[in-house]
Amino acid sequence: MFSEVEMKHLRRCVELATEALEAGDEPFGSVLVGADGTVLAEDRNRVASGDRTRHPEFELARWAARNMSPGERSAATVFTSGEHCPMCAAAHGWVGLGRIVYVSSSQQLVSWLAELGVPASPVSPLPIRAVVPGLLVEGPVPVLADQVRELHRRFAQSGHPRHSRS
Ligand SMILES: Nc1nc2[nH]cnc2c(=O)[nH]1
Repeated sequence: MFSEVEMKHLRRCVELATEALEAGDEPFGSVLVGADGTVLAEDRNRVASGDRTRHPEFELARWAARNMSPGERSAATVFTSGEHCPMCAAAHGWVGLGRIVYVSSSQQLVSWLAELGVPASPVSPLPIRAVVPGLLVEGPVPVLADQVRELHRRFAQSGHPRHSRS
């Protein structure tokens, strides 16, 4: 279903999510790829800074707004380890970015975190297309989803706070 190059971008997202986990941040990572296949930007979650909006998908949307024309944005793809949350889906939609490919869905995350006894997020886990109708969205990617699940298990057991409202 996905080409080897696309799988490479998705594996990079999992690598970035692993880096985030190892730095005490939530395990999420994302890559922005231009229409010609060039990797333009990448980031990982940085919420341990105390700013819980520091999701990689939000950072990439703002990078795209600063650095890409509207045409370049709509032809670009964002690969990501976890489906965008509603905040990041809205940012993606507002700046007019194109296709999204995610490894694991928000629904999967909700059920994994429930199994791990993690309190529910303060933000509703709406699917991307409930926020940005008509966007081309693909996922989950089952061959990588178990790795992402394992990162969330490790984060839950690391004792780092998640979903804190403070
Ligand atoms: N996709 C995604 N969902 C999140 N939920 C909490 N943090 C994040 C994040 O950085 N990315």
